[in-house]
Amino acid sequence: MERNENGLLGDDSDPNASFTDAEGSIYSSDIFLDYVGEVILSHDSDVLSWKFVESLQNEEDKSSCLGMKFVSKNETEVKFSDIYAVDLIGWGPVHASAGKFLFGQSSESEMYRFAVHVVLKSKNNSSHWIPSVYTFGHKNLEICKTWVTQINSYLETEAKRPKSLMVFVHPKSGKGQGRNIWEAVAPLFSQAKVKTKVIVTERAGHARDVLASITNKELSSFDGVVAVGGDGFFNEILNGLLLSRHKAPYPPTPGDSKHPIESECNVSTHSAERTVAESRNSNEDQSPLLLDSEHIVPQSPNSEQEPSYCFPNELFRFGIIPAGSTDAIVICTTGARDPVTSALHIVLGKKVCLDIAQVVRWKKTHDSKVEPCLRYAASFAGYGFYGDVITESEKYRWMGPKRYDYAGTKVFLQHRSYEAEVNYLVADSEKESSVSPETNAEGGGGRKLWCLRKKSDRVSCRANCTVCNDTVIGAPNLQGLKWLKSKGRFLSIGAAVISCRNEKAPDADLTHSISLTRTYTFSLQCSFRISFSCAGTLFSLQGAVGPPWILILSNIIKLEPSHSNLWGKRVYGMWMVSYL
Ligand SMILES: Nc1ncnc2c1ncn2[C@@H]1O[C@H](COP(=O)(O)OP(=O)(O)OP(=O)(O)O)[C@@H](O)[C@H]1O
Repeated sequence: MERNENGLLGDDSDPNASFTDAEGSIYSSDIFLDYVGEVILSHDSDVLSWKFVESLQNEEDKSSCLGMKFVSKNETEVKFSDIYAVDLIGWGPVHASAGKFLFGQSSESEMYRFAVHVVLKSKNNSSHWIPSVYTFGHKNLEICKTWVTQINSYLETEAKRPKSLMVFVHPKSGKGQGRNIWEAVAPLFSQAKVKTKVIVTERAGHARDVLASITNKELSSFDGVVAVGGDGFFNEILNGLLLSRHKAPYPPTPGDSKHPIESECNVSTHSAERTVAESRNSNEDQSPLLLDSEHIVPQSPNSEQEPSYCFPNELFRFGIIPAGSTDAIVICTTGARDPVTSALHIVLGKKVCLDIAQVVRWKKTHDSKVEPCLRYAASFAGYGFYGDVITESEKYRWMGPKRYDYAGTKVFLQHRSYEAEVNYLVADSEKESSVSPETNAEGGGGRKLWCLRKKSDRVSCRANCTVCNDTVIGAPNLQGLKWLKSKGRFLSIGAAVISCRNEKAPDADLTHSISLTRTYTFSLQCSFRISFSCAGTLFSLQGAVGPPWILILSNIIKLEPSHSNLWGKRVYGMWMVSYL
């Protein structure tokens, strides 16, 4: 079969024909697209495209020859990277577009069909993804099968897509919809032929315990772990995986901060395994979410039972499907608080680099044999007001997400403050505009929130922003940076690794920032907005009562100072000693 220059197909063509061009691309005539009409379907290595064919018998246009099929100038295509599944769906009706006929006589006709499942971006909000399906039909089953095989072979070359995932579902997350949310998105995974091992959690710490005890061999059979829940649940999963596997240098001890930053590079790496910490009896960790949990503390490399395991490996992914109360991590990474959007991101193998904060509660004294207690946080770590809000809000979990409003107001009215010393490294780009907190807070504008930047100077961090998309991996050059210090009484101290944007704080922009709210800095609005946005992520910090503890932002995948922020400074690292 041949086409002429205008793309016209001869009427004498074999109605069931398909042919291959010089590049191996298939073209099929007499393929029908449901609710559209006849199309010519073709593909190259990136896209599946079709052109509409309209029978001139039904057209007013007399300029073409009778019996010839006109190829419209409208062309539609879908990228293979946006196709998440293709299925043969057997014999059934295919419909003409409104007011048109198939084969010149009927508004629908029966034929074999195959469905191409694609992701479309919402017209109103491009972050919002919608699953959509194009149903194609042909009288010849073999042609349908050939197309399914051809499209599937392209999808298989998308190597970054997961094939097998471990899914943890928190049934009581947020408004208690965790299980329903998973059931709503699970068909997307089965359509995309992604195998899932689903575990519905029965208690706090369940997911963490499973991940801490699973062998590395078993873990390697999965391409990733998905949390169906809120930010706190995601952090629990992150900790379950990383605490026993991630080999990261310790942050500097409090004493090290007096020295130049080079000392940070000399710290030795460690490995870790799960043990009951010596400190358990001393009641150090009073995390309300993990009351019965065991501490997980670093151990010497020799204590590892299994061979050294490099984690995370290149392809392993953490996924999150929002079901929680705030879902700041999802909003920051996909731009939408939508379980379907998240599920589609996961099945298509989309990725975004995420920095992780390493939170270390240091040993009590330099001579102590007790190793530091580690936690990891993906979005925010807070102390003072934030910790109090999360502790208080746990008593009112039955209220659902509203508990944060109630607990936040209650804690705010208590107006507690904490004496602390915060040491931090200021990112290069901040140096020129940085003002010492000591100078600014205690000087002329005592009521001013220090570090507040002009709106015009701020670069917003939103989903797919250029800084987050930058895939440069590696630690920044910290040579020559000096620790700065701020000491005094604080209402709250927070450190953010992502912007923590959420529905209550849609303009929050806290990436790599610290925020110190002084007792005499009356910043009601800021305190509230920050704390509510990130409250679910603070479980690892509830034990900040007692011994000194240290918090450092450390890179697992990428550490990049980025984005201006409203409330604080951008920092490479920080540690804090509390005096309680
Ligand atoms: N089956 C369960 N029952 C009770 N608690 C659970 C269960 N499964 C997990 N958890 C704990 O609940 C905590 C909070 O979960 P999650 O973050 O999903 O909910 P949320 O607090 O409503 O949401 P957000 O964190 O977005 O505010 C987790 O840290 C986890 O330890």
